[in-house]
Amino acid sequence: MTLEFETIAAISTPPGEGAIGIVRLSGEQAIEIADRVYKSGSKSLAEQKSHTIHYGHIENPKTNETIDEVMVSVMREPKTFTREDVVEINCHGGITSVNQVLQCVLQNGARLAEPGEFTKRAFLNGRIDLSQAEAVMDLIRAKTDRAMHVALKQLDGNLSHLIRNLRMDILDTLAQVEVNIDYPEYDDVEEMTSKLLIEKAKLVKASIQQLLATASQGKILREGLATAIIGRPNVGKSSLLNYLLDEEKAIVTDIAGTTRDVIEEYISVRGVPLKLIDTAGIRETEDIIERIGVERSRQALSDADLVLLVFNQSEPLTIEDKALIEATNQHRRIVILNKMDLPNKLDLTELETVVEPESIVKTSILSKSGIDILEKKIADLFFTGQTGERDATYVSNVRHIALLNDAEAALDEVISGVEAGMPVDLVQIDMTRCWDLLGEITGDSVQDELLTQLFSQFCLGK
Ligand SMILES: Nc1nc2c(c(=O)[nH]1)N(C=O)[C@@H](CNc1ccc(C(=O)N[C@@H](CCC(=O)O)C(=O)O)cc1)CN2
Ligand SMILES: Nc1nc2c(ncn2[C@@H]2O[C@H](COP(=O)(O)OP(=O)(O)OP(=O)(O)O)[C@@H](O)[C@H]2O)c(=O)[nH]1
Ligand SMILES: [K+]
Ligand SMILES: [Mg+2]
Repeated sequence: MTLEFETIAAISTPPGEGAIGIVRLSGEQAIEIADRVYKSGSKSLAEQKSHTIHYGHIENPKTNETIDEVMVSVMREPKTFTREDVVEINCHGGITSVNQVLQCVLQNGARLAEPGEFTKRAFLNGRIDLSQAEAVMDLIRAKTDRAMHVALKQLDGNLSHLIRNLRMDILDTLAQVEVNIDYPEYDDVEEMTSKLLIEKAKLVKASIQQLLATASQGKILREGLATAIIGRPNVGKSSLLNYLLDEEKAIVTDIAGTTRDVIEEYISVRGVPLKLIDTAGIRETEDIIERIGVERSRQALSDADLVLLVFNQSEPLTIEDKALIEATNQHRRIVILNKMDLPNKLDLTELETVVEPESIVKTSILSKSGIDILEKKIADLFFTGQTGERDATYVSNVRHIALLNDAEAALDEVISGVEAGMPVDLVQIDMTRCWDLLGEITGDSVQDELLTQLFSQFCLGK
């Protein structure tokens, strides 16, 4: 059984030139509305079987003008993306045809969908829960294979499943508490019940902590480890970016001050998603443009999760190099001694007194050496302290992380309440709050405003 909604329509493919563009309709009248504008030599869409696709034309019924030659899919509820009747009109790509077809269905009874409204219906009609709906958005925005994999797992429902189990556990306990209170069999029922609550609170807390421990990894999987390539001019920063990217993205010349602006690229290094940031060589300069570039480099440095600090080992360490060591002391960093193909002039022993010796990697981008060791160092940094299991459940969504933190705090209240000898019915309130907070992750307990806000972050047509 689906809820009653108006029929909505939107363009579900990205704007711009492409072979095909899709106008999607969903709702009770989707097929009827599509039939008003669809013309073919044979049957109407209403007469076609579900989950079939048909050739024909879209015509404006008022002017009888043909708008496009199309293929139209008919999918009847409930086995559809929204669990409502869905029609997809496959038009010629480009902006004009798709737009005109959309206008035509809007003039014939459909309403323009809001951003995320198709996915919202899938949620409201019970096909997916909230964390799965959020995964749909993550999937669209995923910038790396791993981020996509995490989103797909969440779409599969593995986070939902975990949260549901925790909620069921809590509910069981709450029910037992009720029974104990209503039908005390023993004299020490208050004590027993308190014990039950504190034990369950500790168990659930451990599970929540385990999930939260994946959060920083999850954020990185989602957004990429912000990795700034820092160094004074001409040490080979842009050469390194290009090499890792396997593309001549940044301009490389032997002129100091070549890179003026920050360049960001997403890459995967041994499965670790990086947002790699090439920056302008940092130095004092009179050139206005270069100075702005240097400012941006400093900003990129302060935002970085990881710094690749590059030196030219064919020159002695300069004052500027030392200043950069100082500036990156608080960062997670890898120190790269580049240009190993040239004679060594940099005093390694001196360097090792000011940076962690194990963070040093020797490379020559010119002769393509040492970069595998650099890649391994990056991967090791990321995977330390965790299994790196591809199928682990990660929490990466800030909303989920905040709710898990609140749920953990509620459990702490349960634990300290019991320990302080508070009456069971008061402790029970905190346990119930934890249950509610977890339910907000899956959308089992969630307010309308939040839904509107969440789904409005989606793209149009999704
Ligand atoms: N043409 C087209 N391609 C698309 C989508 C779409 O909406 N249209 N999708 C949009 O994101 C994605 C596919 N996601 C989908 C997810 C669920 C169902 C669906 O019909 N689910 C039903 C029935 C499943 C079944 O037949 O077993 C269900 O779960 O009940 C369809 C698409 C990507 N490709
Ligand atoms: N010999 C040698 N030259 C290199 C190596 N890596 C880069 N270079 C050269 O060093 C020069 C500067 O390289 P870039 O990549 O532009 O240096 P950068 O650090 O981005 O410089 P700015 O953008 O000006 O700050 C170029 O001529 C590169 O070809 C290397 O490993 N060995
Ligand atoms: K340069
Ligand atoms: Mg450069």
